[in-house]
Amino acid sequence: MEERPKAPPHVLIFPLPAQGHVNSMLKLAELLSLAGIHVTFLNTDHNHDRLLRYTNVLDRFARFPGFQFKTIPDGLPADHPRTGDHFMELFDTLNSVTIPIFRKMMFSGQLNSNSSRLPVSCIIADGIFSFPMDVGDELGIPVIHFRTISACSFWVYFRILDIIEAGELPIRGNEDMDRLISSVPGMETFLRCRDLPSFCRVSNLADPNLQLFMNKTRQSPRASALILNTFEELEEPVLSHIRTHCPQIYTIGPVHALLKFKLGSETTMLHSQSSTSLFEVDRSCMTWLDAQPFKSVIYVSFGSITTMTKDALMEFWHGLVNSKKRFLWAIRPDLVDGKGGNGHTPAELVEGTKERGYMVGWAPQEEVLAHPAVGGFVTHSGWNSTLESIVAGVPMICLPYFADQQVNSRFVSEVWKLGMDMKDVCDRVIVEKMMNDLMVEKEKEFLKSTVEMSRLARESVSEGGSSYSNLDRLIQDIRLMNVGAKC
Ligand SMILES: O=c1ccn([C@@H]2O[C@H](COP(=O)(O)OP(=O)(O)O[C@H]3O[C@H](CO)[C@@H](O)[C@H](O)[C@H]3O)[C@@H](O)[C@H]2O)c(=O)[nH]1
Ligand SMILES: C[C@H]1CC[C@@H]2C(C(=O)O)=CO[C@@H](O)[C@@H]21
Repeated sequence: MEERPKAPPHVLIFPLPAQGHVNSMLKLAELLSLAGIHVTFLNTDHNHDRLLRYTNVLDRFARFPGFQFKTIPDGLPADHPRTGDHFMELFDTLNSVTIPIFRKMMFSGQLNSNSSRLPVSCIIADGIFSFPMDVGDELGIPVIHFRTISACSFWVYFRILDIIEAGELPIRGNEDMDRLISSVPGMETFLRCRDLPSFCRVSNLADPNLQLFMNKTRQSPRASALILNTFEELEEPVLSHIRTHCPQIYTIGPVHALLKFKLGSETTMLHSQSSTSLFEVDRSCMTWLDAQPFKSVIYVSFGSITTMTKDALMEFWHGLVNSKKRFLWAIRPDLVDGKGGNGHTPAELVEGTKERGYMVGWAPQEEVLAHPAVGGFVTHSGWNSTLESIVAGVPMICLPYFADQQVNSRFVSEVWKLGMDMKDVCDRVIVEKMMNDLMVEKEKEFLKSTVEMSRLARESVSEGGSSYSNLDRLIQDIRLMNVGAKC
């Protein structure tokens, strides 16, 4: 009797509901779909509405009959800001609302609505989530962690307990910030207290956020494997330390570049626009960029979660304008957290911006960074932004806000030599000086390292490159997991 061809494996992908996480995990969903794997992408209702509103994502995935979106509540009220200090409130409602619904969803088999789709045979869950592993254990479904941050920040999080046990935390005030930390193997010579994740800046070691990051990261060895959006050539020394705890690692980054490479000539207008944006993209800045000289513009963006006081924003803006450099600033309408300042914008800022600047609420960032007019990037050091800058070969000025960003910015400046770190020193004089250093004084210094790292990044996602091959290995291993789970 002729054997019926077996249906492809079915992977459930569940990101933390934040732009920086949805980005890389949706790109992985597309890569797996291209390989013929069936994918269910679980979005929160809130983010799904925004994704549908601002992208062509449905058109883009329509060609994959095995792909489906499912949604789940995040438990927060619709008008909750989901930014700044408020972001961590999400973890309370994930616990009280989302997790019970997720369990029900998994145990009831609701995800298998289509008879041509096998039951979920593998869960790829955000690496900050541990509950999918509990569900996976109960249902006999392997869970792979996808941690969307850098390997270097993952390793620092992983070692927080060791840092505490060595008596290196808590930090003892401002004068203690430049003390070197010795309990993170591989980073003894450059990691200072100020470079630890922001959640370490507490006097009480029982602080819930510190505990959350520390404990969740320590759960990753429970997963069948760990996916990281990085590439071997960038983070090899750190990766070898992580492998002593999590031996099965797939480095498949930069994922945005890997997807672009895989799509190749298929990259039509359908794909050229960022398809993962939770904000309305204003493309008018591309026309403005077209009119600017080669490498003359500093692009400024602080990602999707950062907030700033009005005073901090004014200080930064003054420095930017005083530098006399051209700039494009993606300034989210909810960037300012409302405290401080008086509504008045000084005339010199209005004038300077009119003369040399352009502002949008949300830019097509990958395209902006690839534009020949862009010569520098002021970034909050979110990991996607850092990777996008590396691929584009654009040097960075880092102004980290929270979490992994403090670690990333130290690596950008001190280890990879791809830019400068402005953490904790952002006044108008420093801003002006750093803009000049980046674009003029140190331009040549950074050119060599940015060109070389960009080459390595592109090589890693090309045929035969490390990330390209690791994706193939991941796909093969997912196929081997296809053993009909109970869900
Ligand atoms: O105007 C803009 C601004 C940003 N982006 C895109 O938005 C993403 C932002 O991602 P990221 O740079 O990682 O920043 P966050 O949105 O802040 O990401 C969160 O998630 C990241 C991945 O876990 C973490 O590294 C960050 O610290 C965390 O804040 C990038 O792909 C950008 O290209 C745009 O398209 N247009
Ligand atoms: C606010 C943070 C919670 C976890 C996420 C994260 C991570 O370490 O995985 C980094 O920054 C933010 O995106 C998230």
